[in-house]
Amino acid sequence: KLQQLCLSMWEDDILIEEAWAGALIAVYLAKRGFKVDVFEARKDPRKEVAQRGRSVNLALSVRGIESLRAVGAEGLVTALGIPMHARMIHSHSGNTTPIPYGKKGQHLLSVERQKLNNDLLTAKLQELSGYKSYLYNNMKHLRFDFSQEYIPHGYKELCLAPTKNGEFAMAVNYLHIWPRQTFMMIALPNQDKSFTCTLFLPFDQFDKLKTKEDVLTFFKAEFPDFLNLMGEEKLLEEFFRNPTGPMVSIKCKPYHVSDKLVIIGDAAHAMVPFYGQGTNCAFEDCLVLNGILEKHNNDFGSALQEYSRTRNKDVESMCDLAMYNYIEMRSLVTSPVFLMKKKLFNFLHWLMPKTFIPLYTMVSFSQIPYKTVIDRSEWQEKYGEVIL
Ligand SMILES: Cc1cnn(-c2ccc(OCc3ccccc3)c(C(=O)O)c2)c1-c1ccc(Cl)c(F)c1
Repeated sequence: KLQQLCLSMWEDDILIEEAWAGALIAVYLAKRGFKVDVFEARKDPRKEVAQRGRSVNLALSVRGIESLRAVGAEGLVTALGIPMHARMIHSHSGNTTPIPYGKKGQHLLSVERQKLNNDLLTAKLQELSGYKSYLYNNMKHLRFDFSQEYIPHGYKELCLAPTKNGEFAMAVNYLHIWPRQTFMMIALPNQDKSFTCTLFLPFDQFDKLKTKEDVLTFFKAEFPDFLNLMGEEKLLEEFFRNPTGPMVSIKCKPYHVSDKLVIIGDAAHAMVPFYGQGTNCAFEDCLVLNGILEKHNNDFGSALQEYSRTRNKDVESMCDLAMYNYIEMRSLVTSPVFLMKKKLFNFLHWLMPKTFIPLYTMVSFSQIPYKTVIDRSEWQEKYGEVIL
């Protein structure tokens, strides 16, 4: 987990091994006047030809957007991102119900990872040297806590292509959700008018979908509207071509080694994707680290110590919340329950905007530290349960 991004202060140079947050922290540190070299183990992503149908996208929310805005990179996001003003809930029978995310301006942005990453890469990329050994050698001498948990669900991405006349196959400015209790599917729009759809299903159920017949029977029963949009042939092609990926939650601490090295973003944490906060949290790591460097006047020794201590509690809270949401979604969520809960919470927020803020709103449309969101939502959830 340490191979994705680490930042080390080497003499007066800053070396960054790239990942999503790596490109962003490079911009932050260059703006602080450091000479920054960005290293990447893989080939330069900007030279890779984007494979059609493999556009992995993410839902940027306020935390990610504000972290980009703070370095003046927010413009590229608004250029690249497609606003999602509401979730669109797809019921079993194929009825769709939009539920707004909140007031005007409170929307998510569907952004294609690779485009965002390429645009963020500002420093030169060099082949990775023996840098990782420095990392492993240092980390193992620390009292370094590490834990990981794989969940029984896997995920598979399916590309829903534009229609024959080149239009989006579904309503565009929505986060499409098909909640089906023990499994669910989502779809986010892309600039090329396709949707990247992600099916979340237990591995033991994926294992049963061996033949074309199995897959068609499953989608006819569970996602008939989606099957009609996708077409049987395209669905089968995508389903058997695209890999089924695992999902893991990873926590570790501390994030730093003296004033020499710190890990941020996906190198320091991984969370299950059931809140759409992984990249938002990684980008917010950059904003938080930059603020602490400012406070400590670039003294990396004291700054990294404070960063490890303060950021870890917020990151671990978000890891826990994402796992909680996975369990909650898996257990009780069908479209009627989802609709009722979301409409009720939107009403309570309208009625008491200062005292009742839905958990999802606090996570996605505020920069309240994640731990504070959890602490505050505990009493709310009880309150909400009382009403429910
Ligand atoms: C990629 C991304 C960005 N945000 N979200 C997200 C997460 C949770 C949400 O609510 C809690 C809830 C949703 C569904 C059922 C019960 C509770 C909402 C919402 O309120 O719209 C939106 C996702 C996402 C990621 C994976 C799945 Cl499976 C999913 F459904 C949505």
